[in-house]
Amino acid sequence: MTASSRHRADVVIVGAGSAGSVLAERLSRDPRRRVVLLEAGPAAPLSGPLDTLPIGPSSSYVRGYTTVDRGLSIVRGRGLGGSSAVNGGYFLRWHRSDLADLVERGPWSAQRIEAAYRELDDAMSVSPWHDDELSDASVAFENYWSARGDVRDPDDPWPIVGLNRVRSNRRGRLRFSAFDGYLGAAISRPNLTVVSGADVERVRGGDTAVSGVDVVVDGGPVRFDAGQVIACAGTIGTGELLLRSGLVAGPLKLIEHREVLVRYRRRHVGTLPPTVLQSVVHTADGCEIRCYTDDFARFIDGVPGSGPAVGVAAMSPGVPGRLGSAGGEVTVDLGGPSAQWSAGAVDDAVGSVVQMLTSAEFADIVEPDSVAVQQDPSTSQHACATLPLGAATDWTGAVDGVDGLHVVDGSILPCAGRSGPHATIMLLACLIGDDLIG
Ligand SMILES: Cc1cc2nc3c(=O)[nH]c(=O)nc-3n(C[C@H](O)[C@H](O)[C@H](O)COP(=O)(O)OP(=O)(O)OC[C@H]3O[C@@H](n4cnc5c(N)ncnc54)[C@H](O)[C@@H]3O)c2cc1C
Repeated sequence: MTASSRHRADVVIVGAGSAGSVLAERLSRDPRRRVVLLEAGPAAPLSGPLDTLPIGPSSSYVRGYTTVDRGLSIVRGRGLGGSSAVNGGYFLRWHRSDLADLVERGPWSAQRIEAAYRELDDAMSVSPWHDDELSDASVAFENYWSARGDVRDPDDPWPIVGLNRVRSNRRGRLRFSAFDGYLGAAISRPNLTVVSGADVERVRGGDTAVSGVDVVVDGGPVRFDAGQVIACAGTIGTGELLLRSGLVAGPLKLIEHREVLVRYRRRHVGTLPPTVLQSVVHTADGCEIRCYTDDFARFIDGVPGSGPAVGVAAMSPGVPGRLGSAGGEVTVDLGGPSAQWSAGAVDDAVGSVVQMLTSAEFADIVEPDSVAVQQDPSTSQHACATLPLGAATDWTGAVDGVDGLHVVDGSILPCAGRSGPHATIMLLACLIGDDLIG
């Protein structure tokens, strides 16, 4: 690809992450459709053990952003597989109740949703963590909560209010990304061109239709003409691109799962657990209690130690924030304490975590008097729902009033969900991909 060159495709997909990998595979099944997939990150797919989160300061597989919250920065995956190649490998479905509105208003029956989640379980190699793989903290956490509430059978794929063993996309203890599950199988198709190191600067077109994209590849400008552009650049990347292109008006509302960390010191440092998170509790008022298996510093290179923690995340309805732009730069505001704080849901869950960490179940793990609640809420790295399905877009992610422009990624989640977003972003990519090729 030479500088200033110009190319044609039927469809241009921006971003080879969780959703873009699915869309590229689906849309290139028909050999007559010329699909170009443009990815800003490196060409070599990332693999490796789940006990390493490749998101430290020197990783070339993430892009960092600062937020308006002083001192709070966020990262997003960058490369083939996008955030699915660097995330925590937690792959829980949304609760059925999170999907009820989608089933009622949207084109997909509960059976189609179930079938698409089942496809993902196979394609993404999803399985629960097994008893003999649990860390000491996860065992204590499960012992504590199973004596106090409902417990989901780990093989049941639908989460419950109560104790949920995490289901994970993995091969043994290795990561299994959307590249592994989808894009890798399609990448050698002659009608699919994947260009890495390709930073899409602008979606071209007038106010009412797109005509392609302007990209920088290897420092030089390249232009792709196409009647259909699908933005799969992730919530932040897509928002940034469409705001810069003048195709949506900012600021956009977003939803984040802000999280309060309850830290403690360990009596003994044990062997490195196989992953960061194996077990969670979902509360009746929409919080997720996360038993992190150890200090994040043990999983992320270049991050200073801050001690192990249990997190309480405000999942549903989540915390409203904003995505905008100022001086050509994207601005991210993850929002502050919200309705779930004023209703007491977060403080109640934090109180129950403090009680748990001082219980008999944790006596061999937690150093006495070391439990401390971190004051400033942290982030789950889940910002989503800037262009919700059925509101800002139609049910194929088509943006109102701009012919040929679709958005399929975390931006279109219709709400925040009681579980993490990964499985459900991929679910929407499967369903919309089927509808687009159907
Ligand atoms: C560190 C971390 C841990 C997480 N852990 C979990 C978890 O365990 N479970 C869970 O449910 N969720 C988790 N998440 C969230 C989840 O992984 C993401 O919400 C999901 O992967 C997002 O998918 P996506 O398709 O919207 O975007 P992404 O997968 O982020 O893909 C976007 C892609 O677009 C590319 N891109 C962006 N802008 C451009 C541009 N202008 N030109 C070209 N390419 C561009 C990016 O490089 C990237 O590859 C985590 C997220 C992070 C960052």
